Amino acid sequence: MELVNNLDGRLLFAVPKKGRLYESALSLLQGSDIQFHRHNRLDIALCHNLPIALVFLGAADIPTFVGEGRCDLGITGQDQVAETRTAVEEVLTLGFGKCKLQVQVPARGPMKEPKELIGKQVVTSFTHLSREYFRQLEVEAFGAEAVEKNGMKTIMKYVGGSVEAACALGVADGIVDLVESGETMKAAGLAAISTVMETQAVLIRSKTPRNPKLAETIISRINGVITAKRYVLCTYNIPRTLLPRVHEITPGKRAPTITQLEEENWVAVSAMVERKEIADVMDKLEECGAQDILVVQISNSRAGRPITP
Ligand SMILES: Nc1ncnc2c1ncn2[C@@H]1O[C@H](COP(=O)(O)OP(=O)(O)OP(=O)(O)O)[C@@H](O)[C@H]1O
Ligand SMILES: O=P(O)(O)OC[C@H]1O[C@H](OP(=O)(O)OP(=O)(O)O)[C@H](O)[C@@H]1O
Ligand SMILES: [Mg+2]
Repeated sequence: MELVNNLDGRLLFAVPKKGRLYESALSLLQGSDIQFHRHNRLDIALCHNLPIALVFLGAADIPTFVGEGRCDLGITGQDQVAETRTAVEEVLTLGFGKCKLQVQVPARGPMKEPKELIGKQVVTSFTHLSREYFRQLEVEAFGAEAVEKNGMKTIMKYVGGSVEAACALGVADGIVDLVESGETMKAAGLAAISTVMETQAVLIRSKTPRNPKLAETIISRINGVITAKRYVLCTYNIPRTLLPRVHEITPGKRAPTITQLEEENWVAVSAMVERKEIADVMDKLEECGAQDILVVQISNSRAGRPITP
């Protein structure tokens, strides 16, 4: 009760309370210096150093809370935003929680294409997205008019979790569920036959945030943290004459920084490079004649405000 009275004027930030997005979401908050203490079992935590309250909710409920303006910012999956069909702004993709929403059928069964599930029973936690997907298949098979007139033939059934068990239990002919490594699908004897959508975690904002300036600051901080995770700083020395060749290898985010060395005709280059490409970039730089190639971790970053002419 006391906590709820303390929410006045605070920016409300919805964060997954458990599950696949929880750890990475907390690490983003930590990187953004959003300090809080979550009391045992309480789903609201006040920040010590900012006028923010964190609201811990199920990932599936976060788009609704933000869409209705009850929370100002939220972290959830793009799949949940699409499923909820609520009006929120997806302000930043966060680079974690990457997976695919896929149509799956028994691996040993005869079905090879999703249209073979038309008229059958499909179990999913994503009934809206699945219905839209199968409606499209039915329109392709029977024409829009027939689907409009007779209604859909494919039956969607909602379950909240452990969707993969549905086929084995005889509740479903096929399912629509998330796949990352494919381990769960394989263990359940299922195979994917098509992809409904690809998804990752996103930062969402209400269309009417209580404190737009603070919301903007938090978005900028989170953007800085994810950019720092995504990039490393690569520095090396190279004869000035070779600059045009290496420019293509390390164009940087905006442009590389070139510094004249004390040694004549030599320059030092530093440029941001996507972490996942760095080994390949170093090979290419070495081949071109770059020397003393160093890779430096970026612990935080800020892109800066757009320059208005
Ligand atoms: N295996 C996965 N790999 C990557 N991201 C995933 C995976 N499963 C789910 N996600 C992402 O995380 C979001 C929340 O799913 P999650 O399973 O964590 O929620 P939950 O079902 O409410 O929690 P729990 O599974 O603990 O009951 C999904 O909407 C999706 O965006
Ligand atoms: O391809 P994989 O790497 O195996 O991941 C996919 C599984 O992860 C999620 O389930 P979760 O573990 O959250 O359990 P749940 O079904 O109870 O939500 C999802 O619903 C799949 O079942
Ligand atoms: Mg889950």
